[in-house]
Amino acid sequence: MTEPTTTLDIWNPGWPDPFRPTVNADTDDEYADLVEALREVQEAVTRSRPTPEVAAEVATALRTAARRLRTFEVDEDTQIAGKRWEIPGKGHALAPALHIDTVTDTTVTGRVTVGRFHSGRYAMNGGVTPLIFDEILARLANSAGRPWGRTAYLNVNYRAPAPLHTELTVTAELLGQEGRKRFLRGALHHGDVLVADAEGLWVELKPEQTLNISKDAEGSDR
Ligand SMILES: CCCCC/C=C\C/C=C\C/C=C\C/C=C\CCCC(=O)SCCNC(=O)CCNC(=O)[C@H](O)C(C)(C)COP(=O)(O)OP(=O)(O)OC[C@H]1O[C@@H](n2cnc3c(N)ncnc32)[C@H](O)[C@@H]1OP(=O)(O)O
Repeated sequence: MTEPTTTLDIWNPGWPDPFRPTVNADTDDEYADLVEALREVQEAVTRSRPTPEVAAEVATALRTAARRLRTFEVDEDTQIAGKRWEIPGKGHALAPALHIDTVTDTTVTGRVTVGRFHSGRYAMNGGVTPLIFDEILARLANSAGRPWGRTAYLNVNYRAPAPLHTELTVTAELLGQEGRKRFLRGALHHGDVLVADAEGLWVELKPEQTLNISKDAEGSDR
């Protein structure tokens, strides 16, 4: 097996601030472009109804790409996907590309636009809304020097269908802290229309939980 040509020290046990760049963009811009291409494939596959011949041809091409990438496989602490905090979607093709606009110690605002890949039929799929809230609320919960915490609950209310191909605004607020508990609220708007809101609890990890954070699910990606 070919070793990866680049080793990225982006998994910091002290936890980086999730609104600050953690990776040298010089070495990783091509990876960001790869993920962007994967998003284009996801959208194109979703939107298409190819002939059997074309479906088979594209499946072969995609499997060839997967085989090529597998020769560069690294462990989860070393992977780039999901850790490119500074780029929308964090370098992870499933997550909707969230653009962060403003950040304070207790608030965040951002924008997100989803396409048909994330559609539940002419509107955003109900499973995607929590992905968006989890991303923005978790990042806020774990920023501004706060020790790392995990989501204990995330309650989402769906107030109106969220349109596709339309910019939505996302806001997040840290409501307060009680000991290890951090209470947060999020809202998703289309213009003046409240599309969804959420309340979540993040619980600060105990030292032994922090030590095991990247290892306690060992083997779960297999
Ligand atoms: C699909 C797209 C993905 C895109 C992104 C992809 C990749 C990202 C990749 C990399 C990201 C990079 C870095 C991120 C790294 C790590 C972040 C990981 C964070 C997560 O990915 S997170 C995932 C979902 N999350 C969990 O996997 C949590 C499972 N769970 C637990 O780990 C425990 O459950 C825990 C720790 C939450 C609490 O456990 P514990 O033992 O420490 O807490 P304890 O019992 O002491 O409770 C203390 C006080 O919290 C209250 N409390 C607790 N739970 C409550 C509840 N549910 N409701 C109401 N109150 C609750 C108690 O009542 C008590 O309150 P009081 O003190 O007042 O009595």
